[in-house]
Amino acid sequence: MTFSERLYERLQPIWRRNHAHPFVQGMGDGTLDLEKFRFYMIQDYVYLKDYAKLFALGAVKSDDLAVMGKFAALLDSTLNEEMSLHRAYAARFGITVEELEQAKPSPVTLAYTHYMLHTAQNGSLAELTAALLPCMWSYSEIGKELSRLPGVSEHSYYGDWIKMYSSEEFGALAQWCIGLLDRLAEGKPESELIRLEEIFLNTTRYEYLFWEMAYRMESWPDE
Ligand SMILES: Cc1ncc(C[n+]2csc(CCO)c2C)c(N)n1
Repeated sequence: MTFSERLYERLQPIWRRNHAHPFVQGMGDGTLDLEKFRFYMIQDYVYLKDYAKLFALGAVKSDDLAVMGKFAALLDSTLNEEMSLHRAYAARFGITVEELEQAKPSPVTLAYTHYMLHTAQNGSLAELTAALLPCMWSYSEIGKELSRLPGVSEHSYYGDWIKMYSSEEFGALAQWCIGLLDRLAEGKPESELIRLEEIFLNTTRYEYLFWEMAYRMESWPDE
């Protein structure tokens, strides 16, 4: 069994909870309140800015040219393609570029991104990869699952979001990251695998908390 298969199997109950979250299900059946999605889009923009830095750190932490090149390409596509798609998508919901640029992280966004950045800065390349994988893997799985619902991609608000994350391209990206983690985990002692599993578990939990934060539109107590 590969390390990613072990993670997938052990974390099934948490993955199921992520998929079953009312925010995710609401996108699938089109009933999600637009205000909640607006809140999500803004926080996700803040999240992506920090997430991109993980790719830069991935290139720094790697010695393998092919891996360095892939992280560099991901940094470029996140900053110069995905974030502009995000701005265009946000505009459909009446969110301006200024609103996106000036947004501050909510408590959960801050905790999630700082946990990943802390792990990436202080840990090994394997630890960095374990931290960033649930983001890619769970979105690709959720995208694929939602895209199987009848008529979902025609949904005027959430259809394109689902199409994007269920695309072959995102699936291939998740697969690349899974393969990288499996290669890095190979031959590692059980104590290190347990550490990687813990990091993977924590960012999987943060994915849940991110849906929950968006669903409840949770901000700081004084806002
Ligand atoms: C909270 C949150 N988690 C995961 C993603 C998905 N995602 C973010 S970056 C990336 C890979 C390439 O840019 C993917 C799949 C998201 N948007 N927001």
